[in-house]
Amino acid sequence: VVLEDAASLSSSYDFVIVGGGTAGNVVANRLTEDPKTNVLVLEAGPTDAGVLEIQVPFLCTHTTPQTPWDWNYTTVPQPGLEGASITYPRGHVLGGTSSVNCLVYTRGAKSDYDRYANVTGDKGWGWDSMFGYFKKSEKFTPPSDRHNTTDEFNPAVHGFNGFNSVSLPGAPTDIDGRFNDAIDELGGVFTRNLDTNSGEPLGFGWSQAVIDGPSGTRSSSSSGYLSPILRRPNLHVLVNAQVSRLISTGHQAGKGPVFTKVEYRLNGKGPLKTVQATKEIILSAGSINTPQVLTNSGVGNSQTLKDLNIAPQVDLPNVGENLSDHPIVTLAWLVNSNGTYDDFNRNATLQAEELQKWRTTRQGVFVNGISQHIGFARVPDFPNNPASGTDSPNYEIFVSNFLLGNTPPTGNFLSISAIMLTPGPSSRGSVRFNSSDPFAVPVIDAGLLVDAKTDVPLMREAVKSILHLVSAPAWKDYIIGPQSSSQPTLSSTDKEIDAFITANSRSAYHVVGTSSMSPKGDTKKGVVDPDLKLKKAGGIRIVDASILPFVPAGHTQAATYALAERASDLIKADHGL
Ligand SMILES: Cc1cc2nc3c(=O)[nH]c(=O)nc-3n(C[C@H](O)[C@H](O)[C@H](O)COP(=O)(O)OP(=O)(O)OC[C@H]3O[C@@H](n4cnc5c(N)ncnc54)[C@H](O)[C@@H]3O)c2cc1C
Repeated sequence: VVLEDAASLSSSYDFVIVGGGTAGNVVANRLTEDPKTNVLVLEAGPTDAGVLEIQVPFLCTHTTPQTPWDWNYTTVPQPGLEGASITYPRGHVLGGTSSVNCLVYTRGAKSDYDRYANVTGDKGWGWDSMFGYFKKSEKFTPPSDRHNTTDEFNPAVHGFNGFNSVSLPGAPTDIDGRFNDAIDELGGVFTRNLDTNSGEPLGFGWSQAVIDGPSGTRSSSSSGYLSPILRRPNLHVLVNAQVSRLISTGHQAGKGPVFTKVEYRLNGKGPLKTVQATKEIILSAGSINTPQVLTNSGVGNSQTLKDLNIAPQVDLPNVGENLSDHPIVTLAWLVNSNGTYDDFNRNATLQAEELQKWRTTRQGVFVNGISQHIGFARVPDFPNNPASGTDSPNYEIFVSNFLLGNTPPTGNFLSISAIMLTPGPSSRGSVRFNSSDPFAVPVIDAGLLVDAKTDVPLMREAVKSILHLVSAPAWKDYIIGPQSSSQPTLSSTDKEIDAFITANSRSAYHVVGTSSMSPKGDTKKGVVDPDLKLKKAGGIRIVDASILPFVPAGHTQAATYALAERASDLIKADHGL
């Protein structure tokens, strides 16, 4: 059940999961498959029940920033973005960031996962093993409009019996034909790929999104993994419960301190309460808050902890370091059509009508997410290419049938966004803390576009590809001209393109790396072992996107679902479940 107060909680559970987000709810589901195993999930945010902005795919851009479902973070000034401090949303609601993200479903490349296996020394993180977990987590569903999807995806690379629904676009758009024609007209990196989620993403095809086609709704870890199992008597989920720290209650020879208690507060006020985990604490608070809970618990750089007046328990200097993220930049054109989706973002009457259609038929514009077309490309012969392998792209391009960003009062738009997928080695940020208040706001450095030799040059190639894409004959008579006069054109110099990139790039919010895995026995680098157990301590396992040492070449939720599925198997095996 989902509880709003602590009256019916037990004083102890086998497992206490900190964070009912993307990964946390996967683990909650899998561990409670065994009726003898008791699990408590503590989620800082409110329930997602009945929130239309979360349920309706097209309204995904209305879930953040500055909403009750967002932690509403901001970064420190970003040197790579001309010193801008940028909003940095994270889900603060049941389902976590899977309840507020933009629904795009991408897995990345085989070599991204093989690199995880190589750097951790654990083959289980490689593609051959993770492919099974992608399929296990996934329930591929027919699109809302039930159109024939032959030639739009490859069923052989998908799962049909999992908990996280994935689908193809559920309503046609005016640009579908033009986009496909443009790919065929151009050639080069613009080749067709039947399914960019096969582990071989290079090429262009239909976008897949975490949408349950038949009901036309977002599939989050809450709607997918939790809702169907909320009647299990061995599962308690407490919302509005923010964990301050994990408490060690003993020492085990060769292991260091053993953490068995979780301290939290309800509804943003005291008093602090504690609950015990008899088997393990699973820390799934996400890439920003997992380092915060660790720091509050005395796990981190010992000197930094002392400076914050927190008693050091476990010296792990990499807690909160090595943050890796993807920059994104969007170009837009005014178009000669009134079939774009812009009016649904600016006209309240039209929006209400479309919402009513969604409610009654689960059809129409609102069953679609932000993009119906996606593609991935590599930059040939790029010196010291940071991609994980030759099958791995340097950038992604996705196409939106409306202006992605603030909608002006008039005009119809096509926007095309580029995500630079392979940040250079020095593009690493951090999450740090300047207060011993366990609920203080973290100091976040996203480290975007700071690797001079790599990041802007790769993003420049992505922008050139977008300009090339819109130069295809298929767009003739459709595109009127650039939305902004500062936007580069095919005749712009590299310097002009670079200036546009640094002035306009923002985060794609694919934050990983702040509690990275490293090989067993390596206590200098990394925070967890490949089995996701906290190094030099007992009782804590970390299961969320923060454990990935490199950002995959794709959006991060599919990887997070898959890693949480594997983590659940590792936990079960350890406890004989
Ligand atoms: C705006 C936005 C758009 C995105 N779009 C996409 C996309 O289109 N496709 C894609 O693949 N990825 C996307 N992502 C990224 C993706 O959603 C995340 O990488 C992924 O969901 C992270 O999962 P997680 O389990 O690590 O963390 P989360 O899902 O964030 O879960 C952490 C949970 O822990 C809770 N929590 C935190 N601190 C505490 C505490 N102290 N006590 C109790 N609970 C706590 C949080 O409230 C949250 O519910 C997007 C992200 C954002 C922000």
